[in-house]
Amino acid sequence: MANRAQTPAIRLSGVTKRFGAFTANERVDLDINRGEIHALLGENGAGKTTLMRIVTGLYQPDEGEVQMDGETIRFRKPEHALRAGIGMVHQHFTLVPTLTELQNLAMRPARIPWGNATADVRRRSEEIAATTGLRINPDRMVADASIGERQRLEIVKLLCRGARILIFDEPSAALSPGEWDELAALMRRLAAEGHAIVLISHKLTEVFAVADRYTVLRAGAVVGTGLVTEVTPDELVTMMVGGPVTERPVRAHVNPGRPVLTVRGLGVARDPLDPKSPPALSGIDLEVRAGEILGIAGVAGSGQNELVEAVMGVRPALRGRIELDGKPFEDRTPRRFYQSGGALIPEDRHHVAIVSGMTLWENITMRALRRPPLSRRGILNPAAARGEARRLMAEFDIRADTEKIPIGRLSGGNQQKAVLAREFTGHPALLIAVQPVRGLDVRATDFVYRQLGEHRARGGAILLISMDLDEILALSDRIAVLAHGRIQGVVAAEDATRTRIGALMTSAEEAPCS
Ligand SMILES: Nc1ncnc2c1ncn2[C@@H]1O[C@H](COP(=O)(O)OP(=O)(O)OP(=O)(O)O)[C@@H](O)[C@H]1O
Repeated sequence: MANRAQTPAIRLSGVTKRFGAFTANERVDLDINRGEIHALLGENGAGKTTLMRIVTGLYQPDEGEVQMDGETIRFRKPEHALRAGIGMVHQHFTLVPTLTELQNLAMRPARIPWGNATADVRRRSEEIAATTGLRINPDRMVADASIGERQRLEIVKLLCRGARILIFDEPSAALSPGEWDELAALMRRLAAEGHAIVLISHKLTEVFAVADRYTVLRAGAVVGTGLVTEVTPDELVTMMVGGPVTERPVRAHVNPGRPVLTVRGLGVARDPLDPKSPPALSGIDLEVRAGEILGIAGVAGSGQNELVEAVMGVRPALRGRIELDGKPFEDRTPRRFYQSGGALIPEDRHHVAIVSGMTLWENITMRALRRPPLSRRGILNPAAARGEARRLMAEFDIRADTEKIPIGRLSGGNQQKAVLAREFTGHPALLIAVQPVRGLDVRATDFVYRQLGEHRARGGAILLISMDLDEILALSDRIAVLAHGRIQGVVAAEDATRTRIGALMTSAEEAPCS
């Protein structure tokens, strides 16, 4: 814990930030001390990211000031903040997938005082591995790393550049329980070494597991701050949403119907362009029936992405058979997948699910745009599409002043709700949901879980892929455990426990896909 008498690493005083008529942060006072993990909490759109973007120089405050070690600072660019030792681990990463991990580390913004020889970076990353246990895989292409592995690389990148104040924006979103434990231990070690850590998270269990202090934002303003040991989860939720949140509904019993997705003997190469590369998936057999949620449990990088890509036709299969709704699904393409009644809530929202420069209404109605009633004889009726978007905004509680806003300007949680609104439209026969509540606050998480439950009750088949074992256990009717590219076992919900699933996740042999 920090020495309270010391000057805070970061002090925000009366910080206000407006976007046009909208106030995203209102007179925020906040101290972040060296040696502490400070949880920044609030609903989707409460202003957490905006506030941290001010600290990291991405935005300028309209009023108020930011101090670092007692000195007023005004960073005009993120590089300035990084040079001063402030780094942010973003929800979406800033890595270049076509370069190796080491090459990514060696890339640097101008004027960071840090030797640019690759050998220096390699040595520095080895030092970081020795002190923090954070190991990278220097010669691997980032494109081949899982989201969890990319996150580790982001952290190493910031540490390589001398960051002393680290802001983690929902760091656990893609991590398995084991990886989260490692990250939590890392955060503690970094805090113990004198780093100041900000943790933006919607998961209160994590906050209680690692944080020393909390600050809650609601509608841009601070509504509570204090020691984590002096508050309860219910009190935090009440501060965040302004009232209690309803309990998640208990799983209703549904009798599964016809098989909607059948996968038999699926084998996929790691490198889609090289069939001789080691297998990413081997001998996969799966069945998802109407009215059932099949959960795929596994640590990040076990073959989840390859499975989704093979089913959707983004990645060729070396062998095996896939059927959709009882019919062979050959010559697979994403378009055919959608036309055959498939839908996808992808893990990587920024690269796959949304088109940032397009408006909210265009993003929400994208799947329905070419069909009546939004289009007639191929001609789009924009008024009808905007009306439909407004209806979905209300139904999915997407908070934006207007449907005409570019979707990239919405908070992460509101973007995710827009993706869900689009993908649930038209009641797809098969919904593939990958980490569907990533970045969502408690209330929105509740909403999505209910939507998934209702979709199942209406006879929809859901393939749920998540690194969050609690989520898999809470929602799935059956759980298939994926490790090293193979299904290690399928367990019915009533027989599934954390220990049993965890054992299947880790008991697998490394070969052949690691
Ligand atoms: N560049 C921008 N232009 C207009 N409005 C913006 C911009 N950036 C953020 N906002 C708005 O400011 C509000 C706060 O967004 P912010 O991303 O800070 O929320 P958050 O608390 O981080 O939410 P989440 O948990 O969903 O990530 C949102 O309503 C968002 O739409």
